[in-house]
Amino acid sequence: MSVDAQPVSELPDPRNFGLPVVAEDELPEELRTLVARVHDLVDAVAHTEADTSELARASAAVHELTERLNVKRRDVGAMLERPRADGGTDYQTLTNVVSGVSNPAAVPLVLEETEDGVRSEFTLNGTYQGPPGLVHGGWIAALLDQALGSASAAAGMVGLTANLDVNYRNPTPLNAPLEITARVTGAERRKVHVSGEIRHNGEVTAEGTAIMVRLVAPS
Ligand SMILES: CCCCCCCCCC(=O)SCCNC(=O)CCNC(=O)[C@H](O)C(C)(C)COP(=O)(O)OP(=O)(O)OC[C@H]1O[C@@H](n2cnc3c(N)ncnc32)[C@H](O)[C@@H]1OP(=O)(O)O
Repeated sequence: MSVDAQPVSELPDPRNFGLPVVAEDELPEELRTLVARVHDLVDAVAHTEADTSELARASAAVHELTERLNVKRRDVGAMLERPRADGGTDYQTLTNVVSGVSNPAAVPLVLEETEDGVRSEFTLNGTYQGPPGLVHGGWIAALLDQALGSASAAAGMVGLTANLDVNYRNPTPLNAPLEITARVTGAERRKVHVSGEIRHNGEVTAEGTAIMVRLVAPS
């Protein structure tokens, strides 16, 4: 197995791909608070049994808020730029549906680098339901995809998923602590092989492998 990786500190700059970049310290705390509150709002809407007049009032208030917020919108594809502990720079898609800090639909999955890859602990509320009381299989695949892609990026190889293979070993519960781990297992030319798992109480509920194909910045 050969590994042909870029040093993490030399990850491709999104500006070279024509993407807008937002520095982490430019992201207002008020936006983070709004995102967290709307995340809870989605769960509340999904499960509310409030009476019809309450529903009508809430609907009007949300409609008004949506119009106010839409007055000024960010471009699609905006990337969040944050400094890394090793002196390099990390980039994340701001509105990534799994981990984006400005996306109320995101878990959000906050992955930390480990000795051999990435890891996160998280809990999914009822918004992510598939079968009763369980996490939707598509979201399980999305979580693994994100962790596998991040493991590749953390190893200095930012890429797109070319192939993702998921095995659902046990039901993944909602509203319960979960752990996700992922790592690079090999690399050749632009292909990066990655594997990862989701666990509940130490038991694997789902595992995935993927081939990421490294991005090459336009010259
Ligand atoms: C900011 C950092 C954060 C990172 C986290 C991100 C996590 C989220 C990850 C995603 O959700 S990515 C979104 C879902 N994926 C896509 O939308 C990708 C769509 N597919 C493509 O854009 C292209 O097919 C792709 C870039 C993957 C490959 O096209 P290329 O033209 O650049 O590559 P090429 O066809 O030259 O193949 C390069 C190598 O990859 C191999 N390859 C390509 N597609 C493959 C495939 N499907 N399965 C296996 N191998 C594949 C191909 O055989 C070859 O291997 P060799 O070097 O051994 O010859």
